[in-house]
Amino acid sequence: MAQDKALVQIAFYAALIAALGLLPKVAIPFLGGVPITAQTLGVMLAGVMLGPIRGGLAVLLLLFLTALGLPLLAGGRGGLGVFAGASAGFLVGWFFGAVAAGFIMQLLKSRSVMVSAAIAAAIGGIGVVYLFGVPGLSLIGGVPLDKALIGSAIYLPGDLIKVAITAVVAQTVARGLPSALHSRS
Ligand SMILES: O=C(O)CCCC[C@@H]1SC[C@@H]2NC(=O)N[C@@H]21
Repeated sequence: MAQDKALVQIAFYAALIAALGLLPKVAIPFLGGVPITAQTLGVMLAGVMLGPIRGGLAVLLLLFLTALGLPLLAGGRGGLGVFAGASAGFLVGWFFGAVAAGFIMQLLKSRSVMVSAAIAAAIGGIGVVYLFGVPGLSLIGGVPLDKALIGSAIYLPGDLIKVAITAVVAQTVARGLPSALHSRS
């Protein structure tokens, strides 16, 4: 029964990340085309809501299905090729970012859900994701490291909005349906 719930949660957040890929993306040509995408909201929510293991598995499932060729990334992209492209580091960062966000939610159990979700989403969904993404952009995407580092600031306004949305959603779910906030159970 508990396993069934875990599988449903993992599948739900993988599907949510895929669904957010249906929203229009904004390709950034001077950063190897790596887009501004709503999908990172799903990555933040997966870690914050599900915790490190289930959140990480949700992202892993999304990446696995993408690698198999399903067009689950923004703009309908998929296949092994995306893992050899400019955004490959960010995709790896999505997994570690969700895991980190989940861990931080558990670490900050004594704080309010809103505050801990904001901290977890910011560190996991921005800090950790960029930690992998920016070097990947340089090593695989061929963008000089300084340009990749400074240029990635273009993603920050959108990602900070996603952090705020994640915090509000987590707080709302904690009040209305606490059992869905697995990171706190
Ligand atoms: O679709 C892909 O190939 C992956 C896109 C990675 C986008 C990165 S993740 C962090 C930053 N925030 C965004 O909105 N875009 C970049």
